Amino acid sequence: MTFTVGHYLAERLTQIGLKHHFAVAGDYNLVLLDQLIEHGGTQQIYSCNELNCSFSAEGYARSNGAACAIVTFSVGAISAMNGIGGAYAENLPVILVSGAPNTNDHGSGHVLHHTIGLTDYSYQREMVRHVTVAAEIIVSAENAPAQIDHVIRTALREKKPAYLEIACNIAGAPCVKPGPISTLFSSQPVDDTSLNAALEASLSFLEKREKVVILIGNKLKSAGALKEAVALAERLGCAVTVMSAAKSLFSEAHPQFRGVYWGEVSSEGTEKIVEGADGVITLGPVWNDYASVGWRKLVRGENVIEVNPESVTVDNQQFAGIPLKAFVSALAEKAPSKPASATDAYKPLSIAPAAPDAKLTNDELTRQINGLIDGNTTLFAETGDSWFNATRMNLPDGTRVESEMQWGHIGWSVPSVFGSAVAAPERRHVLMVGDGSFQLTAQEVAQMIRYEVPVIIFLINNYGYVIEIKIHDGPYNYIQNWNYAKLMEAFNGGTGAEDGSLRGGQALGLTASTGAELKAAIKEAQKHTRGPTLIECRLDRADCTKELVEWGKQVAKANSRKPQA
Ligand SMILES: C/C(NCc1cnc(C)nc1N)=C(/S)[C@H](O)COP(=O)(O)OP(=O)(O)O
Ligand SMILES: [Mg+2]
Repeated sequence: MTFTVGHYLAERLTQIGLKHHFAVAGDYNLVLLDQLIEHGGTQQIYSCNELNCSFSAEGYARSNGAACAIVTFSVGAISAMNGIGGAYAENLPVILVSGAPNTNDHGSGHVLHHTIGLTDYSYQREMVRHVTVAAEIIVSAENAPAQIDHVIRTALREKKPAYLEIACNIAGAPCVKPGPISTLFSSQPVDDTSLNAALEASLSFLEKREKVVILIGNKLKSAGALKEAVALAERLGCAVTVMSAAKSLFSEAHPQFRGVYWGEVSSEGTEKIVEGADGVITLGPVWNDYASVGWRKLVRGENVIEVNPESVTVDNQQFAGIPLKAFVSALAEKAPSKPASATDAYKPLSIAPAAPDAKLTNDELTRQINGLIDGNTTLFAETGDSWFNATRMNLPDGTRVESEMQWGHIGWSVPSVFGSAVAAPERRHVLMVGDGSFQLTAQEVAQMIRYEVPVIIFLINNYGYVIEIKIHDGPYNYIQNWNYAKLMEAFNGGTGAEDGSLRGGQALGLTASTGAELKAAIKEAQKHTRGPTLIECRLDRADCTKELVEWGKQVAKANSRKPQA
């Protein structure tokens, strides 16, 4: 077999630990797709469209560490850019690969199909540059290895997406084989002088503090420092809280865990713990308008040691060139060792079971899902009241929660949970998604059927965009209702095999309008393993968390700030 440019890419993807890649066929990428199939190192998984393809890759990266999506030029890649923007916002190394025009067309004055009708095809790379950390156009086999290595190396180092465009007549061109993978793993250098200065400043900060609290943000995960955060917490013996986007990054079974901090909509008691501390160490925080409840609840300033992916800020001084992981492990060694002194209590969620035949409520729904999840569950929470329901749950040790609180693209969760389940089939995947969000990417349930991925989908039907209704209501927040459970029959068409037989799994579609119906549906879902189960949970539109109502008010205020004079 001649080793080709496509084989080089396939070999590198396999070497960095991918077992799958996601793809949508198009005439600019068919030869490239053949090369990956021929190489065989990663299984080719197909998506219904390129938006879902990029989100499935994003979900794969959440569980596997990195991912790859392969699409066709322009009509495919521009759709995929939305999911790549999400991967950028959520710090996930996804490699977007686009098939591209034949090299003989460049500069030929040819107008090509799928393009915007101009003879300059470079617009795609210009667009994607804004949502990637590296972007290369491959038009020769000689340069391909260095370009592919540069794109993968940068994505892995920065934990951000990157882009490769491969001309359709180059994908199958003969190419050298890659060397050892070690050249692709370049870690961030540590500036020792800056690290020691930051440690000194932090130790003197801690000496002057009575009551220290740790607040964890979601960039702790992309910094790969979860264990180091536990070591620091146990050294300091202090209370540990998490931001909502970091839910599950610190075990809630740990004796020092003290809830989710989210301003007024924190876990009960947690707001007082964080705001009552005289010193807070924030690890990988993301302070956006939603996380700060409309720019009002930011934990920053003179009583804070803010530890970001490459810098530490303490006592009004910023120390650069320090990877978060290096700082946290060094501070865990040098900080004064105190026995666990976290006393203040926070009040974990407790919801009394509803009467079995009473109309299903959001509380009863949350209580039963909380009862379903265990240490082997990855729970996806879509943008919507699902954020608040997941945030208030009590997580068993080992449960993982995935949300997309920075990008917040509704519908992200359906393809993303599929991608995560492909990456980690040994974990139980559970999805909470609202009716509005589901309508954007519903067709990806068909891939869960095709690949027999047993996701349990709680389709929370509150008949509209309730988050938006709470922020600012209008006719635009009301949507056509679907018969969501019945929709599963439409997807159960079977996978046309070469011999004409219909293979693949089956989706189960169930509805629940009372607690008893929900309980029975969950039991059935747990037994159904040959594909997804969608349980349409019917709620009153007015039935949402009190946290959403409070938060929505504050976000609406922030959105309506008058222009500065
Ligand atoms: C329309 C929109 N956001 C605006 C929006 C619009 N388009 C995209 C791609 N992403 C977005 N976040 C949002 S959060 C809806 O309330 C979601 O509705 P649903 O899934 O039904 O959840 P809730 O009812 O719990 O709010
Ligand atoms: Mg809704």
